[in-house]
Amino acid sequence: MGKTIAEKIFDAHLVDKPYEGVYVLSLDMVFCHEITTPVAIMDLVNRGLDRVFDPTKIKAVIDHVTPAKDSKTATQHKILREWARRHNIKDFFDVGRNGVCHALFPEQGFVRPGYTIIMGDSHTCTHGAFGAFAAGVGTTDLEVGILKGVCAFKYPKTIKFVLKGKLPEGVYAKDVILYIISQISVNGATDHVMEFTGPIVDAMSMESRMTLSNMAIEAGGTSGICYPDMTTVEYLWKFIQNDYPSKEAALKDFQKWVSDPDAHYEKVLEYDLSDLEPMVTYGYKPDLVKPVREMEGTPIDQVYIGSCTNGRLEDLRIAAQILKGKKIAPTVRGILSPATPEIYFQAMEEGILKIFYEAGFSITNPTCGACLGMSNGVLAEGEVCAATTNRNFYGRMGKGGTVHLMSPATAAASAIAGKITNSPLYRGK
Ligand SMILES: CC(C)[C@H](C(=O)O)[C@@H](O)C(=O)O
Ligand code: SF4
Repeated sequence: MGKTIAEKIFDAHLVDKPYEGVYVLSLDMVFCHEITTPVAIMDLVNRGLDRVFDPTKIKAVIDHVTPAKDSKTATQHKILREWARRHNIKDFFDVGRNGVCHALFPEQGFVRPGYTIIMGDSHTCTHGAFGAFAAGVGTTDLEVGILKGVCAFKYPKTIKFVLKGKLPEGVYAKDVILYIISQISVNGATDHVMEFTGPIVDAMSMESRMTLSNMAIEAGGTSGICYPDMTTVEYLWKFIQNDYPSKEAALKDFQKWVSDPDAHYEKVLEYDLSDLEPMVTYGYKPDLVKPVREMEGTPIDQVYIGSCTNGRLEDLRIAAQILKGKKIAPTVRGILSPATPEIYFQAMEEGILKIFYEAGFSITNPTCGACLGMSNGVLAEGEVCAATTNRNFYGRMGKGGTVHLMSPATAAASAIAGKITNSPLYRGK
């Protein structure tokens, strides 16, 4: 019988099978940020185990609250910074060079097809967009990963999502993943790998695939995996051009990491998305999703464009197309957090930041910030935010605040209208 991509990655990284169904895998990358890694570092230090398995396979960034907003966050930064220095972790992205981990690390070329990656962050599933097995882990697994470069996983069960048809204009990866989560629920993929395939995924950019994979965890998925193809090769080419004689050769190699046609799946779910509409969440769980059309007119106080879900250049370009020459409603605060410095500078070069600024947006440095209600745009009690992020839990962006998740196009259009509305780029059925 054939194998799924996740099974192939597991087989290729197997170090030990201590119990039935449990695989200890070697890790290609351990990613770190300043919220969860300092806890692991301090524990390792206290246990006399202050070592790292391989400093070239550890990448670290300060991204959640940056620059530090108080003594507590400054201390978290300090612990991570000093650890990176003492272990010679060269790829440490400090204040001024930092961006949101799940946007920054792929942009730096640290994610490759067939890789195993862990991080103490639930949206690590994002990196599956490259055909990698990437999973968020807790402190203990992170410590073992840092020390020994291995991690134990259950053998992966996979649900295959076949996305057929062609997305209508003005409908994006974010609408697709919100729709999928609404269909399968927040537990629909618990303990499963979500494999995204079909013509809709084939047609997506790497940025859109990252948006898709990013929200796998919101359906309980361990990882959200897309097959590597020429789009993956093109994205990575500047990092791999010395390793392969041609793009075709790279593609041939990457396609080791594609599922076999006769692989076993727990479930295969097919969706024809040719008529999909822009989607938005209501309530406080990411599976509570409706077409924007049914939520038109919902009042908002703030619009947030950013995060590891939708803070990439593609997202900023789409929003800028809608905001160009317009002003956001006077009752709304607009906040843009480009996800990385590279995105920030490219957006500046292209005149995108000027468009946002002239429309009335406040532009922050690259950071998670408002996404998890820690800085740079926290909501007040009772306020409502239209956001391109991935979580709409009650109080997520500030105590007593409500979040509606949507695409950057819907967020930009809603900023202008001062209430939830469909974007002019979507022309209906
Ligand atoms: C801070 C971190 C542990 C957390 C996560 O794991 O997801 C954060 O990134 C989030 O999105 O809430
Ligand atoms: S942008 Fe938001 S969801 Fe993504 S890692 Fe940061 S806090 Fe978590």
